[in-house]
Amino acid sequence: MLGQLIKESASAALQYYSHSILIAGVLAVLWKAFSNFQIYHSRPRGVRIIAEPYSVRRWFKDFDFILKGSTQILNAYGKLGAGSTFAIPSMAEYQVLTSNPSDIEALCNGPEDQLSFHEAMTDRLKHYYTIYKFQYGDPDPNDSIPRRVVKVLLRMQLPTLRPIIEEKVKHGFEAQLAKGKDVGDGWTALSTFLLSKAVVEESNARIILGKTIGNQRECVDAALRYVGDVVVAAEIARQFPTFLTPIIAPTIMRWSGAMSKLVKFISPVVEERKKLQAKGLADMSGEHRDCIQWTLEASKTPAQRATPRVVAVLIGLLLASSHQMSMTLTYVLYSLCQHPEYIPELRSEMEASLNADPDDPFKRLYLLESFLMEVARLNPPDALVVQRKVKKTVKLPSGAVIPPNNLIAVPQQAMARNPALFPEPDTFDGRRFLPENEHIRATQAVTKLTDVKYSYMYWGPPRKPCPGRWYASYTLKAVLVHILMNYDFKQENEKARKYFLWTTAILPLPTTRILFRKRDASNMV
Ligand code: HEM
Repeated sequence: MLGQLIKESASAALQYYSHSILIAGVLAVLWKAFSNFQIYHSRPRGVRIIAEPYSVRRWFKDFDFILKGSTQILNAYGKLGAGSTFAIPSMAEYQVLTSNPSDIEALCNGPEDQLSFHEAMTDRLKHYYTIYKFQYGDPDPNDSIPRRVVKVLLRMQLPTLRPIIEEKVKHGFEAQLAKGKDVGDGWTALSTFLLSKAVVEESNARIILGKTIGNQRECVDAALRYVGDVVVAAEIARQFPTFLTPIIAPTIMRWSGAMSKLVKFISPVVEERKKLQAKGLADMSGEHRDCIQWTLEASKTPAQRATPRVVAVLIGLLLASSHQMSMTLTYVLYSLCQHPEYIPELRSEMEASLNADPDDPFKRLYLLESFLMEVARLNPPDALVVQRKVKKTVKLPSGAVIPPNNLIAVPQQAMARNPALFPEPDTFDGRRFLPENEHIRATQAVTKLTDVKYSYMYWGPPRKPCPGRWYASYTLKAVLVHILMNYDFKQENEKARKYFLWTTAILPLPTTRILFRKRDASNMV
């Protein structure tokens, strides 16, 4: 009876909507044909093209790029070799990928009006809809405000903020552990990625939003949910024609309402701080050591200080900090599980560093620094870095001519497999970046996770790299010191898949779990 009713309703709906479905199908085919023509018309010249985008068969192969983009890039790089520049058709443009040193330098140092970081990010993040109407350009054309807040003001305060970061990390970790599944013999199972996200957000929300709201459970949960919403909204919107973005992205963002909640939490605090500043209490950094305060201090013009703009900058910082940090932490935890032989030495190093300088306990963590760099080398959050949208035709030193609307980037995941840069590149070597002798470590600048160079582009272009790398490195160390000194851990299932591919992103699977067990009390800090 019920089955019959469902069948009849379905067939009635199909009849009723058949015209609309037909029209939508025809429009989709026309749009695809038009966009393929555009891609073909703007194809790069003087560069090896890996596959043509305009055959009908290729239309379906677009799904290959969505599901295996980074594998396609690794294969092409493997075939053409290090130092090559090649193009690969993606959904809406050619991606020109270069490991040629001169091309990389030209890409990293190209002007914004020719090789646009802003446009590439707009395509990727749809941030007008996902970061509370944030727009690049006016009133802060060079992104000086977030850069100053994170690179100068936050970095300067890191030693003072350390007790807060450590407290937040500890609290975040213990709260997650309490929610984990008891699997017997003292072990608790937790999703590695969800744990990493929660612990990182606990610290980020407090440091960015301050103690009034950054300590409120509802606000931290909204920040956590918001970051996930952006990833989903932007990735789904990217698969459709751009004219549908204003419908798709806001609909997904409204689903959980996390962004609106954040706006409601942050706006009154920004207003309040502005009032205090207007009363002449200019330097409140002692009382309000957080990114809300520093964003107001770095914002000078009325347009920069407008509350919605300040809120958008802060929400953007929550996004920029949380997504990549939690991915990195996940991959570090997996690497420790796969290479437990490093753990005893890492623990001894942590104890020694803590005892040698309790005020700067992360200073002498040389092995950890090298271990983190090796994890980052082999596990970048995206196959590509320094993604730039071409605005005016560009001729690269290798001779490649790239017309507007294409994307140029560095295939960092593939380049990390270059044996000339990294001997035995496929082998995990936690000591790869470790300076050999104690004297060199004590007297000379050592290789650090936060260093930037053309051969190691985890943080982006050397001239304008990620400004948050000191905070990211500091907080990751705080998390790892807490976990390593207080817990034993191992993967629940060593064969479980750890990540999945989505276009060029390499995303941890939230279903893969780690087991934790408290260490012997005499070994804990
Ligand atoms: C492991 C964690 C992180 C990774 C791997 C990472 C990576 C990057 C990369 C590659 C870029 C440069 C993009 C380009 O020029 O193509 C970038 C930019 C940026 N990052 Fe990070 N980041 C991380 C953490 C953070 C944190 C914690 C913050 C803030 C506290 C932050 C704030 C920013 C900002 C504001 C920019 C844009 C800079 C500009 O406009 O020039 N990042 N990040």
